Amino acid sequence: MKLKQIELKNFRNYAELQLDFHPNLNIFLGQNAQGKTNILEAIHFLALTRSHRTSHDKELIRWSQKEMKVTGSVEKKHTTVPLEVQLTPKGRIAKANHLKENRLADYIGQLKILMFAPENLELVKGSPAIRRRFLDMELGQIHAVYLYDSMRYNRALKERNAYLKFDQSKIDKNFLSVLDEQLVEHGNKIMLERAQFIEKLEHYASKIHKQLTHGAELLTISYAKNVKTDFAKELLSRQDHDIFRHQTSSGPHRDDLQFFINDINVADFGSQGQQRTVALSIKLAEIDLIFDETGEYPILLLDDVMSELDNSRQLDLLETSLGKTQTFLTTTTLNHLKNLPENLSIFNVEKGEITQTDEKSY
Ligand SMILES: Nc1ncnc2c1ncn2[C@@H]1O[C@H](COP(=O)(O)OP(=O)(O)OP(=O)(O)O)[C@@H](O)[C@H]1O
Repeated sequence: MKLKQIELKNFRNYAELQLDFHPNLNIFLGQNAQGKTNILEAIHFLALTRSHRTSHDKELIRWSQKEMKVTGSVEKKHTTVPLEVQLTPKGRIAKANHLKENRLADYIGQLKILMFAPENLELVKGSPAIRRRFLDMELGQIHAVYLYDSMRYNRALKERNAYLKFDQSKIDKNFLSVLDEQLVEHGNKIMLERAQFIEKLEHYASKIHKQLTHGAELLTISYAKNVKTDFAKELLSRQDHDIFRHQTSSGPHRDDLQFFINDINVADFGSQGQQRTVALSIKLAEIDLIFDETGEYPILLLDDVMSELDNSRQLDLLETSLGKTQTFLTTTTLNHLKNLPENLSIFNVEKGEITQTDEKSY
């Protein structure tokens, strides 16, 4: 899968922009705060209808404007699919093949992406919410049905939590059990999907991690599932506790992931370098995992991560990705980027203006 071109209208600091991309490697080069990340964010938005760095959609609209639009053209094995996502005062509109998709789950997955940004280094050490978001984002792109289940689960959870906010004396336990049924139905599916995904992720990531560390480190990933036995029984047994605390205390919304190197918990005892290598192994593993699950390689977005990695890990990253996936990366300098291939496009970004350097003359 390749992103052939993109067009932005009133997205962040771009009033209007049209770019044609190289099928292999695209580099966005420029000083800080010029608009490099904004372009990767626009690609992320086109793929998932969401930003990777803010949940406030309004921030994406160019200041003093009311709406924005990102369109793009995705080349697949046998077809080219035009995509379009718009934010308007009435809400979000996503179109594939010029047809409006009313359900997000039908749209997401048309353009598959892998984003590796400085925030990803938090995957290992950050809060459990970051790891749950990671699971949801990645699984949602692979299996549309996962998105349905997680949306329905979240709706049921919100309803249950709203009911638990009532005064304890007004809570009807029979009604609570009805709400529990919906939670259990969708929650069990989510947990099953997550368990299968984590098992596959571990399979690929441990192989890559072994290569990156020249055989010295064995990476294992464990699913720290909040539900230990039977979800329905756990909800029932914790009913009084939940009524007292006014919130739902068990379920996949409390899940987590743990990473181990040679059986040692990386979040607690790993060095910063080890945590980075684990984050990198996981991202690289996903390239193959997504291909195995969907028959298509995702495109890779690398936001300012090259300077975070030493030369050998930069090389590992580019070697593993190039040739398989179309890659987009942002950087403030080419100095630390060693071993770049010859066929690539370089876009110079300055104050929201973009000029392209001839492929061979950088
Ligand atoms: N909604 C918006 N409307 C107009 N301009 C915006 C909007 N949001 C952000 N900007 C501008 O976009 C620029 C930041 O762009 P971006 O985050 O892409 O920087 P960058 O080039 O990736 O820099 P760095 O290397 O520091 O990450 C800033 O100048 C900011 O003022």
